[in-house]
Amino acid sequence: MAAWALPQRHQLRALLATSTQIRFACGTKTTLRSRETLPSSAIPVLRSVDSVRRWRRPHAETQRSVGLVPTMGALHAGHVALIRAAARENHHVIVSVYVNPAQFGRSEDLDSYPKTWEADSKILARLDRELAEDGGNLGHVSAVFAPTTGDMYPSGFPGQDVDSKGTFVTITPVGEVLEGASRPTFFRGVATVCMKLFNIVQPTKVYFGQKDVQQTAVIRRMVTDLMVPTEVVVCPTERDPKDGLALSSRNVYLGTRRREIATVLYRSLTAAEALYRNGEAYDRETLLGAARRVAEGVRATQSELPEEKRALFEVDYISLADPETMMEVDQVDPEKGAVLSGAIKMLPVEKAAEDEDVGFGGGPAVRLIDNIILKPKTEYSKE
Ligand SMILES: Nc1ncnc2c1ncn2[C@@H]1O[C@H](COP(=O)(O)OP(=O)(O)OP(=O)(O)O)[C@@H](O)[C@H]1O
Ligand SMILES: CC(C)(CO)[C@@H](O)C(=O)[O-]
Ligand code: BAL
Repeated sequence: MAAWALPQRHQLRALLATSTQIRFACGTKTTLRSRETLPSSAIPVLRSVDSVRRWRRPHAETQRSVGLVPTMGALHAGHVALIRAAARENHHVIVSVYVNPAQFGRSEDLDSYPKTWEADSKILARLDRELAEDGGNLGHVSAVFAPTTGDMYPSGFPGQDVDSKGTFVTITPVGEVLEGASRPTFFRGVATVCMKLFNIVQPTKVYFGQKDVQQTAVIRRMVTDLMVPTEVVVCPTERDPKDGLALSSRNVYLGTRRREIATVLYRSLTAAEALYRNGEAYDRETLLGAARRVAEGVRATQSELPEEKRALFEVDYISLADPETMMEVDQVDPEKGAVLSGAIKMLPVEKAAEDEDVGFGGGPAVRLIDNIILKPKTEYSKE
């Protein structure tokens, strides 16, 4: 910034942040504590439930809207799209970054889950500057909430087992099928942590990605049934423009060879979607048959390749379900639509070529999910 130039809004905020210390009155003692901010920005990093409540209070008093974007970090363009949507519609956006152990099964990837705090901080700070400069937004990134498990589970972490005792939110049957069948504690963990986040932040609106479509159905049901005063907003799945792979933090585990084949799920779902869109089929057998044929074709081709070339995978499920309940349907009601979804497990590379990138963490088995919404038929004619 030239000495004579007036500072931009974000520069002013950053200057203030680096020089600001906040006084907290604790009884008769006053402590002086530096406010933690994201590097090169004024965005406060809130580490405790109390600090979020303190941050939230003035926005409630001034009736400013707050949008919450819950994440597990390892941010990518899918998360950024949620934050952009939240900034368009709210005076303040708070992003939570917390890898919630309660939603991981014991044999899942909690320990290796990518943690990229520094890169995430840069993404958020850069995005905030961009949002602040773009006149089309109501808000920008006003705070990041990055708690510890001690903060989120004040009575002690209850454990990851199906029979763990503790305070949980369980949403059934929507949380028992599909992802819930493969990951029996997953939606209990998600619903519980989201309920905690909603109670801490008291957001006007919460933002979730369609990529985790069953998660959105679980959250919507929770908000309805437990009368949570927030609006659930679901944003479209962000995909790699090159081949349509749904962006996901876990894609880093794939490495080069498996990354190429990982699009098989999307291609399978797209084959079924095409039949529905063209009015050729509405029944389960035909739609899922088309999807399974694509997956089986790719699997067969791969299995014929030598070990140092192939990428093997298993199909966990391919489903045609009701968008609200996630219960399987035999026929798509063209006035209502349905959800085509699936999960595959990319198996580890059997024999790596020299210098081959096998993926983050040595390329473990990776479970990928994806879905396509079959919209009510009248909505396609508007496109
Ligand atoms: N490609 C995407 N497009 C839109 N939203 C997404 C996308 N990927 C994730 N999200 C959303 O971002 C939010 C936070 O998700 P999360 O931090 O678990 O990232 P993720 O990429 O889904 O990670 P994982 O690989 O563990 O599933 C969720 O609401 C999720 O649906
Ligand atoms: C919603 C969420 C942040 C809860 O931990 C997680 O399930 C996710 O990232 O989708
Ligand atoms: N986005 C879903 C988080 C999980 O798989 O744990």
